[in-house]
Amino acid sequence: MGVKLGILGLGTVGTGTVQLLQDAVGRHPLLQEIEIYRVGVRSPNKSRDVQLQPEVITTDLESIVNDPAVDIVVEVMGGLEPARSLILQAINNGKHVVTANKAAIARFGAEIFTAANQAGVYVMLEAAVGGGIPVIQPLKQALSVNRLHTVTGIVNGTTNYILTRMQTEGSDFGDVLADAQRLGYAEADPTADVDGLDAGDKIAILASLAFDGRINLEDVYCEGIRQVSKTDIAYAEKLGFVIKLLAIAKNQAQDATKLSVRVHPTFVPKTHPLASINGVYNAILVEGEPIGQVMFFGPGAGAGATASAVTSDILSLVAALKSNTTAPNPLLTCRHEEYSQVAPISDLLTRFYARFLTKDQAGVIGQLGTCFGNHGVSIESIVQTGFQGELVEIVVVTHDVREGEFRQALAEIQNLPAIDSIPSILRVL
Ligand SMILES: NC(=O)C1=CN([C@@H]2O[C@H](COP(=O)(O)OP(=O)(O)OC[C@H]3O[C@@H](n4cnc5c(N)ncnc54)[C@H](OP(=O)(O)O)[C@@H]3O)[C@@H](O)[C@H]2O)C=CC1
Ligand SMILES: N[C@@H](CC=O)C(=O)O
Ligand code: NA
Repeated sequence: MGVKLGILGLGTVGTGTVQLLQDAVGRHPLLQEIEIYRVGVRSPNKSRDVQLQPEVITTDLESIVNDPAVDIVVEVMGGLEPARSLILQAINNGKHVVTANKAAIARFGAEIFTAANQAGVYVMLEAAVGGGIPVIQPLKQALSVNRLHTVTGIVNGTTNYILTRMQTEGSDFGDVLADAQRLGYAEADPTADVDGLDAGDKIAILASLAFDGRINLEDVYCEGIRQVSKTDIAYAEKLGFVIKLLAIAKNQAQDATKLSVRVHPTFVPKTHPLASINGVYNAILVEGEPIGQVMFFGPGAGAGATASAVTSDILSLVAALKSNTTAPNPLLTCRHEEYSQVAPISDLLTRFYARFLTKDQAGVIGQLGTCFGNHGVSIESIVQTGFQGELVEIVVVTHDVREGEFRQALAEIQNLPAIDSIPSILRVL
C-alpha cells in the first residue's frame, strides 16, 4: 500500500468516504494505492456502517495527526475545536490535509493556509462548498485564467428545500421547517442554515478564491429566511420572480477596489438560471471575462456526494505525493495572503421589493412616492393589490438604488401617519 490516510471523524461524510475507498474497483486506479490507516472517532463502541479493523479506530485524534506514518489527514469531524488545532498540528507535522469543514476554514482559513504555505503542504477543501459539486477546484484551476466579477450561489440545501416547499405548497416558513426537521432535511438546531450563516461561510470561501484575497467573515452580510412569508412568495410569483436564499460575491459596480459579499433572500427573475434550482440541490453561477457564465449544479450534501469531493481531493494529493518534485504545485496552494476590501451593505446598489400595510386613505401612494423621491429612490412599479382587514397592501419594486438611501427613505415612510407597518423588504436580483 502506498499512501496512508488518517481520517478524523466517521460520521456521514467519513463513512461515505471510507465506503468509497473500500469500493475502489472501476474508479480511478490511484485509489487502490490508498490505505485507510487510522480513523478517529468520539464513541468507539458505536455501531458503524463500514467494517474496519479494530486497531484502525481510535479516540486519540492527536495520535493520528502526530503519527509519522500518516501522509494525509482527512478532517471530517466538523466543529471549530478541536478541528482547528488538529488541522494545524497535522500541517506542522508536514502532512497534507483534506477538510470538509467550511465553518473552520471560513474562520481560521488565514491561520491554516499561512501555516500550510510555510510547511509546504496543501489544504484541500472541495467538500466545504457545494458538497459533491466540483467548484473549488475549477475556481483554483480551470477558471483562474478568467477575470471573475460575480459568484452567485444557492449553497444551502436546507433553506432551498424550505423555500421550494413554501413556493409549491403555499405554506408558512414555520410549518415547512417543522416538517423538514421531522423528515431529517433540517437539523434540530437549524440556526446555521436558516439564518444564512452556513451560506455566509461558503460565500466567504468562494469569494476568497474567485477574487484572490482573504475575506474577513465579519464583513459578510448574512440575512436568513425566517422572515420570508407565504404572502411574499405569492407576490414574487405574480411579479415573475421566485424567492431564493442567494450567496453573492461581486465586484462593487461603483468602486471596483471593493467587493460586495452577502447572503440574503432574494427576488430572482424566473428566467434567471438559478430560479429553477429546487429542493436540496445547490448551484453556483460564476461570471467573468472572457468565459461569460458558467453554472455548477448538483448535490450540495449527503454521504456519497460529499465523499466524492473529499476523495477527489485525496486523489489530487496522492498524485502530488507520487510526483518526484518537492516544489509546491501553484495550482494546489493557496496563493493569496492579503485581505480583500468588502464594502458595507449600505453601499450595495440593488433593486428592492417592499410591502407596505397602510390605512385606506387617499394620497398614500403619492406620499410613498414623495418619500422615495426625497432620497433619490426611483420606483419601477407600485401596485395596490388588496386588503388585509381594514388595511391596504401596497407593493413597490424600485430601480437600482444605494441601500443606505433606500433605508433612509423607509425611515421617513415609517413615520407617515398613514403607514401601519412594513412587513417585508427583500432585495431583487
Ligand atoms: N453531512 C453532509 O452532507 C456534509 C457535511 N459537511 C461537513 O463535513 C464535516 C462532517 O460532517 P458530518 O459527517 O455530517 O458530521 P457527523 O456529525 O455525522 O460526524 C462527525 C464525526 O466526527 C466524530 N467527532 C466529532 N467530534 C469529535 C471529537 N471531538 N473527537 C473525536 N471524534 C469526533 C464523530 O464521532 P462519533 O461517530 O464517535 O460520534 C463522528 O464520527 C462537517 O464539517 C460538515 O460541515 C460538508 C458537506 C456536506
Ligand atoms: N447544512 C448544509 C449541508 C452541508 O453543507 C445545507 O443545508 O446545505
Ligand atoms: Na464542492
